[in-house]
Amino acid sequence: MIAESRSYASAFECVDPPLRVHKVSSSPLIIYIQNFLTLNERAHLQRVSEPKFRRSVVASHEGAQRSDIRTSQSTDVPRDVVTRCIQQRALRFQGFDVLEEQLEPLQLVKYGQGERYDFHTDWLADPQYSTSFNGGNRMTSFFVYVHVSNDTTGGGTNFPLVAPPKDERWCGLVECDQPYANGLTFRPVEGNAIFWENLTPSGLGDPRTEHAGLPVITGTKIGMNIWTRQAPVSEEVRRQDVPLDF
Ligand SMILES: O=C(O)CCC(=O)C(=O)O
Ligand SMILES: [Fe+2]
Repeated sequence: MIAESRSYASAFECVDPPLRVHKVSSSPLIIYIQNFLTLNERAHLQRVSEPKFRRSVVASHEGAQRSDIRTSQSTDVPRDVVTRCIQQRALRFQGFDVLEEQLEPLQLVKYGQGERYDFHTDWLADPQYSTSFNGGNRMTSFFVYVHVSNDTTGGGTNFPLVAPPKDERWCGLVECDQPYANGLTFRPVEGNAIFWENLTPSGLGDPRTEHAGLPVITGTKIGMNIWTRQAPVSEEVRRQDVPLDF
């Protein structure tokens, strides 16, 4: 077993898949990324996380709590050579000025039938969650579709305050047949990612980035959050690397 994981570790090569990127919105900045994760990376993320999923929590005045607005299961993903590779990709995507230390641990979120994450912003309005210990506020978000079962219906990611793009080439990736007033809904497409900036240039939370993980009607969806803070996150939050283990 040990020998096997060692050979996997030495065989693992961190290579970017050929990303295809499309701008969705300039303000707030939203970019759609096709092929953000390889098949092996998707399998690895699920394998290391499967035994660790727990009911998701949301930030509240009384600390992190379970809530009816977020009924999924989630877990942090330990930092190993594979997750590090994904994190480096997320950093390069943001240019060369963002430091590795600004990344929160990767977070996986799993939704079964009927589960959802109601409207929220990823930037944190309560200052107790954006202290310098936490690296300030969440500057950017990637939401990546890690697994979408063949029978999945529902489970899109909706931005009610953003206008959907018009060209019909988007229709495989976003909902084209919903009322315009409902804003923009991304379809869950495995391997693809949505990237956006949470803060305005002055560093305040941008209310237009409000979004929801719509209820999964049938099937299962697993997503991943990659959150970048404004400044380095304390070691206590980031924790140590772990050896490749599965
Ligand atoms: O499930 C989704 O589509 C979005 C999830 C989300 O916004 C979050 O976990 O912060
Ligand atoms: Fe979110």
